[in-house]
Amino acid sequence: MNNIVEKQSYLSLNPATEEILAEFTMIEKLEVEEKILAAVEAQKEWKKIPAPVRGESLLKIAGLLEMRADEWGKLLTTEVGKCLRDGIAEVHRTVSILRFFSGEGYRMTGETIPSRQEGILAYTKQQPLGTVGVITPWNVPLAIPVWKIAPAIIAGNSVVWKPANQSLLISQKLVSIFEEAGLPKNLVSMVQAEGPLVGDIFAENENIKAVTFTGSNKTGKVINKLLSTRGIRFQAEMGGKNPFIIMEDADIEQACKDIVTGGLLDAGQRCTATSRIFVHNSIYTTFREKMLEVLDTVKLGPPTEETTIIGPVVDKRQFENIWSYINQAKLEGATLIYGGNELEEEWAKNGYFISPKLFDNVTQNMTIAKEEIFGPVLALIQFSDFDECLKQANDIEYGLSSTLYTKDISAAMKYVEEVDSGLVHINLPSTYSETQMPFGGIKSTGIGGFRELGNHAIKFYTEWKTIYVRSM
Ligand SMILES: NC(=O)C1=CN([C@@H]2O[C@H](COP(=O)(O)OP(=O)(O)OC[C@H]3O[C@@H](n4cnc5c(N)ncnc54)[C@H](OP(=O)(O)O)[C@@H]3O)[C@@H](O)[C@H]2O)C=CC1
Ligand SMILES: O=C(O)CCC(=O)C(=O)O
Repeated sequence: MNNIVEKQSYLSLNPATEEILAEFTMIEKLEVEEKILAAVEAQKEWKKIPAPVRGESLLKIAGLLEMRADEWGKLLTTEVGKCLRDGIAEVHRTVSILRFFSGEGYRMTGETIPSRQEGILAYTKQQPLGTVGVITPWNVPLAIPVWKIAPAIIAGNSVVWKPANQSLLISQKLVSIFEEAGLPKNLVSMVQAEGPLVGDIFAENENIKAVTFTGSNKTGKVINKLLSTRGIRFQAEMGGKNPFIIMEDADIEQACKDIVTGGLLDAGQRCTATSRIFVHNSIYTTFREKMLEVLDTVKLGPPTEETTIIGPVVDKRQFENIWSYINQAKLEGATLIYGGNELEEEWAKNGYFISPKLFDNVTQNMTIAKEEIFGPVLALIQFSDFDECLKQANDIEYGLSSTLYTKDISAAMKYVEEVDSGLVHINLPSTYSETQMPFGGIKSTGIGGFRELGNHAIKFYTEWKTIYVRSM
């Protein structure tokens, strides 16, 4: 079923069953502008509250969310098809993000720098930007918005938030918990409106001082161009086509398990998902057999069942898009060695389920090796020379995450130096990330040069002031 029913209306469907969950009416330009004005007003008082005290509100939200992790996890399952276990894990991850950023209120430090003149105090301090536009995707619909909103508000900003249409239920719930925890009304103002409309408004409305975005490359580039006329700060976190390199001395069994974690959880709908698997030719056959064995243990099924590892993809458009990549891979000569065509089980009848696919004989020039698929599709590429492999791994427009499996420290150090990616993993899945560490990509994965998460995140949301004081 298509989600868009008429111009201003959006149907929320359970991707596992096509059951209608809600119908949303989209708001128009005037209402978006009113929400921006309300957020501007809310920020005027909020910025006066000392940052450590602002942090207490985040702690409160974290506590409320933690108590309701199971209920919220279920909603993630129903609305975007995340497996229950992964939905609950995302809620707990969000709690830890909130706790981390609540502490950042105590760490919004400046510097005191010695003056060359007697009697002059020279120091710096960070100040909020004002009102910030936040645009988020559906694939990590709780943690990503929170890792943008929490640093924005701890730094003293207000937020106008445009969530993806596919995750409006969870987004509404997030806004309601902000209010329940006592955040001032309109400090985080959600706009339930079409993406392109919001992009245009953020670009022209002078009250929006910066925009942060996670989503597709295509949309990120459009927004970047729109904002360039006002030249405001823009941070974009976009696609990945993440390489996973397996050296001849690698622990093959661990590598196979971590390919499942990095490439297939959330049905591969992660910008950090493993998608290109480079395997040394001396272990290729052994690896392939093990990988097929491991894939046999990966249960595709209703996301509500505890043993399910892969649930549905988010909607019909995503389903069709992934299938077009699978068909294109076959046409271009890749060999499908795992995953059939149709699912005949009763539970799969109305859902957007795609079984995991493993392609062999993939070459660098094939579409499947170049474009982000955002689905449970893995591509195998053989290599014999590590330098050549690194060259191929880097020969891509994206640069988000990468992984190397080896016990050889020299190979590992060379890879750390030479791989073109913002996140670098050795013997860990490509999706591995911790809240207190910076997150972000290079090349066309990222725009703006800012990092998210960790204490780096605050930098995007603040302006530096340099202050000279003479005592009289
Ligand atoms: N890097 C990542 O984390 C993600 C990557 N993707 C990639 O993108 C593909 C398509 O997914 P899709 O959901 O369309 O991704 P988009 O990038 O189009 O959507 C992400 C967010 O941007 C909004 N948006 C869309 N157009 C504009 C605009 N002109 N100005 C401002 N905001 C806008 C969307 O709103 P609305 O819901 O109204 O369209 C949504 O909130 C996926 O298959 C995947 O490859 C998708 C999601 C996340
Ligand atoms: O969840 C993460 O750690 C990364 C976010 C992600 O996968 C995405 O933006 O698609």
